Amino acid sequence: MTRTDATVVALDEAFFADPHAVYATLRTTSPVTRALTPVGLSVWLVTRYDDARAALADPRLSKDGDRLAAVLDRHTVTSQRRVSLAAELLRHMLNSDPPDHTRLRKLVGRAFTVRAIAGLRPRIEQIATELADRMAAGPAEVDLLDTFAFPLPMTVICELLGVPDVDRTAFRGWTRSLLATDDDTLERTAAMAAMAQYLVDLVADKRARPGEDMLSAIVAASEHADRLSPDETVAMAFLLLVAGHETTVNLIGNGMLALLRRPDRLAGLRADPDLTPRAVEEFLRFDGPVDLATFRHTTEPVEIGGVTVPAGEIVLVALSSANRDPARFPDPDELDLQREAAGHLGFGFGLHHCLGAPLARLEGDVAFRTLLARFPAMALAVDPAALTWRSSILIRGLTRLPVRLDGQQRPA
Ligand code: HEM
Repeated sequence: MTRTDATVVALDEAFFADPHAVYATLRTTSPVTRALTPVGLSVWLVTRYDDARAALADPRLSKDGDRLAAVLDRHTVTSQRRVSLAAELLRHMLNSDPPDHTRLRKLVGRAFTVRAIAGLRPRIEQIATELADRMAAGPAEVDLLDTFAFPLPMTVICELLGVPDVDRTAFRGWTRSLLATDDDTLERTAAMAAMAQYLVDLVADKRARPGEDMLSAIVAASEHADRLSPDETVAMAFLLLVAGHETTVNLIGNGMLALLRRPDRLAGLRADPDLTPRAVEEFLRFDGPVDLATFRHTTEPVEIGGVTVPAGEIVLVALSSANRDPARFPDPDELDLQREAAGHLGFGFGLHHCLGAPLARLEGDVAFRTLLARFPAMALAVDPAALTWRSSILIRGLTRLPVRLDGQQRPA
C-alpha cells in the first residue's frame, strides 16, 4: 500500500495488484479513510462490511448524475483531465435517485426477474457448448478470457438486446478503454464518443425496424414521452450492454483462477456439479468482478463507521473488502465452496442492487459446469505470480488468463 500521507490511500498499480492486502490493513487501522484515484480524484473509502452495507442503503449518499459532475470537478486534485462523458450515455438508472431511478428500473425490471431469465438457460448452454467445442478443436494453450469468459456473456447480452453480431468487437474495445484508468484521456473520450454515436444509430435503427429484442421494446416504451426521454433510451442501452458483459467475464475469470489455484476445491466441485450455484456465490464473495461500487456523493454530512464525511464528498464503497471482512465471513481469505456466502455484497445492496444478478448467476452456473465437464485436465499455463490485473477502480479482473487444456505445464 502506498500512502501519500498518514490518511490518504493511493489507488495505484500496487493497489490493483493486490487490493485484498490493502483492505485487510485498512479494515483494522482506518476503515473509513480518504483515498486518491489514479486520475487524482479525492474520495472516501469504506472498507468494513457493516459500514459498506449501511452506506449502500443510505439515501443521503446520492447517485444523481447531474450533481455528481459538479462534485467531481471540485475533487479533482491533479491537473489531469477527466474523460468527457458523452451526454447521451449518462442518464441511466445507476446515475439516478428516485423517482427517476424507480421509473427507469421498472421499465426493464420484469425482463430480468429470475423467472424471465430462467427461459434463457437452453440458449446459454448452447453458446457455452459451442465455445467449448471451438476450444477443444484449437490449440492446447489459450487465454480463457478471450476464448470463453468474454464471448459467453457478450453473446448473451447482445442477443437479448438485439445488437448485430458484426458490431460486437468494436464494442469490446470501447468498453475496455472506458473502464481502464491507465489509457490516454483523449483516447478514452474518443471511445466514449464513438460508442455514443453507435448507440444513437442503433436506437434509431430499432425505431425504424423494430425486432423481437429488448432494445426494440425499450424504444417502443420511449415513444410515450413521459416514460423515457431519447437520452434515457440510449443510456439504458449503454448501461445494459456494458454492465451485461464487463462483469460476468470476470466472474468466470476470477472464479476459474481461484479454482485452478486450489485443485482440491476444483476436484470437489467437479465431483459434485450441483454445488455450482453455491460455488458461484462464493466466487462473487471471494474475488468478485466489482471491486469498488460506483460513485456516490454525500448530500449532507454523513457519519459512516464513526467518521463524519462532510457534504459534497465522493464515497467509494469497497465491495471486495466488505466481502472479506472477518466480522461477517469467518476465515474470509479461504475459498470455501460449501460456505453460506449469501449476504455478500458482490452485486451491491439497496436500491441499486444489480438488476442483472439472475442473469449473471445463470451464466456463471452454465459456464462453470461446462468448463469443468469439458476440460478435466485444465491447468494454469503460467505461474500465478505472473498474472496481471486490470487497472480499474471499478472492475477486478485479469488482463489474461492463460490455461493449458491438456494439463501440461509449459516448458520453462
Ligand atoms: C457477475 C456479474 C455481475 C456483477 C458482479 C454485477 C455487479 C453489480 C453491482 C455491484 C451493481 C451496483 C453498483 C453500485 O451500486 O454502485 C450493479 C448494478 C447493475 N447491474 Fe450488475 N453485475 C453483474 C452482471 C450484470 C448483468 C449481466 C447485467 C445485465 C444487464 C447487469 C446490470 C446491472 C444494472 C442495470 C445495474 C444498475 C441497477 C440500478 O441502478 O438500479 N449486471 N451490478
